[in-house]
Order: sequence, then structure tokens, then C-alpha cells
Amino acid sequence: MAKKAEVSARQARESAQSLNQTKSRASIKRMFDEVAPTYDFLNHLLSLGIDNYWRAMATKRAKEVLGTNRAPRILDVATGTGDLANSMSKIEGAKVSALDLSPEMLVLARKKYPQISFIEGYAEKLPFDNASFDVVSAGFGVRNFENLNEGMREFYRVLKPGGHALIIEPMIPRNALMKKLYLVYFKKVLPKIAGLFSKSTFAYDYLPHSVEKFPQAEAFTAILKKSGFKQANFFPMTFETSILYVAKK
Ligand SMILES: C[S@@+](CC[C@H](N)C(=O)[O-])C[C@H]1O[C@@H](n2cnc3c(N)ncnc32)[C@H](O)[C@@H]1O
Repeated sequence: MAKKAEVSARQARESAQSLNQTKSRASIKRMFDEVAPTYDFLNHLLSLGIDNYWRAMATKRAKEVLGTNRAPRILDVATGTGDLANSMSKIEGAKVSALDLSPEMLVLARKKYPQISFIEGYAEKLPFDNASFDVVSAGFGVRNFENLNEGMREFYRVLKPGGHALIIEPMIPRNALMKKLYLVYFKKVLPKIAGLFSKSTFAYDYLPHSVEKFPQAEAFTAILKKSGFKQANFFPMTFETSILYVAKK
């Protein structure tokens, strides 16, 4: 029995690794459709409630870059259940649109935030005209894009000249001790806790793999610059466990 559980855990880890290599859109969609019912609960539990603080920090930065703009247009990509879109919608005069490829995530988002217009679609081909938005945001989403470069070029395309992309991602701390503690939590503890509540233990095996393999800090700002952004900076948060990227068109 124990052996059987070990084998299926190994199989889950192997497929999490292979999904991380292909990031096939259909598999990513299936995975997020599956985690949708427990996504919010687990998000808050596994981040000890800090995830909302990270979204609030991105919103604060959006307010700063918007300056005196009293009717900003904001797009939240990979919106999931809509928490970052909702946070952005509190900016005075803001008109927020939000997009995700998972219909199940969007069902929840529409229920939670009926004031926001949610659209099903994917980041690599945004259904908007050039230069439509003042801010494009994404919370914990870009790491999952099938084609990151195409996604970032789309963010750039739909932004107005002078507009900003604000992107939050998990970060692997650079401090050696913090990194060790974080990886133990991320790889050993988190998938076990998630397994108690979510149908998809697979998703929580994929999570640490996808974060470890994703370009972070300077490596990601280099991708943003290659996509056309003239400035790209990063701001680590909460002992470097999360990172906010700010890029200007
Ligand atoms: C970890 S969730 C983040 C949700 C939300 N932004 C938040 O702050 O909690 C990642 C989301 O990205 C979406 N996603 C992944 N790849 C995508 C793509 N290529 N285009 C649009 N959405 C995508 C998934 O469906 C999922 O809802």
C-alpha cells in the first residue's frame, strides 16, 4: 500500500517536471480548472495570508505610476479568481478588464467580482487593440505561459506608450539560509498540506518546479527589455519570497 502511494507520488512528480518543460496550454488549462475550487483557500493558507499583501503592493505601485491619470484602463492577465483585478479596481476611476484561460477560475471570479469584465483568452494572443491600456498586471501567472516571450510582447503591444507592466511572481530567496528553509517548505511541506485539500496534488508538485526553473530578478528583467520595454526593474518582497517587476513601455 505504502509502496503504491510512493509510486504514484513519483509519477506525479515526473509529470509535474514534464509539464514544466512543455507548459502545454491545454495541460495548464486542465490543471487550473482542476484546482479552481480550492485555489483561494489554499493560496491564503499556504502563503499564510501574505498573498493579498503582495497584490496590495502591486496596486500601490500601479497608483504611483498612474500619477494624475484619473481614468486609467487596466488589464489583469492570468487573473484566476480575480483578486489582483479586484485590488486594481479600487484605484480611483479605474476601468479594469481581466483575462484567463481557465473557464473554471473565471466562473469563480465572476461570482466574486461582478463589477469586473472577465474574458476567457490567453496571454500570447490578447484580444485587444494596440495601445489600449495604461497598466497591464499579472499575479503569479506569467510563469505558466506556454510561450513567455510571446506573452511579454503582447503585454508590450497592448500598453499605451509610457504605460507599465506590473508582474508579481514567487521568488527563490538569494540568501543561502532563507533559500534552504524556503525550498524545504516549498518542496516537502506545501505539497503535503495541499494534498489534504486539493484534488490536484499534481499542481502543487508542479508549483516548486515551475518557480525554480523560471528566470528571476535580472534574468526576467532582461526578457522584459528584449520584449521592447525601455525600463524594467524588480522589487523583492517579504524576505525575497516574492518579487514585483515594474516595466515601462
Ligand atoms: C497561479 S494562478 C494566479 C491567479 C491570480 N492572478 C492570483 O493572483 O491569484 C495562474 C493563472 O494563470 C492562468 N494562465 C496560465 N497560463 C495562461 C495563459 N497563457 N494565458 C492566460 N492565463 C493563463 C491560469 O489559468 C491561472 O488561473
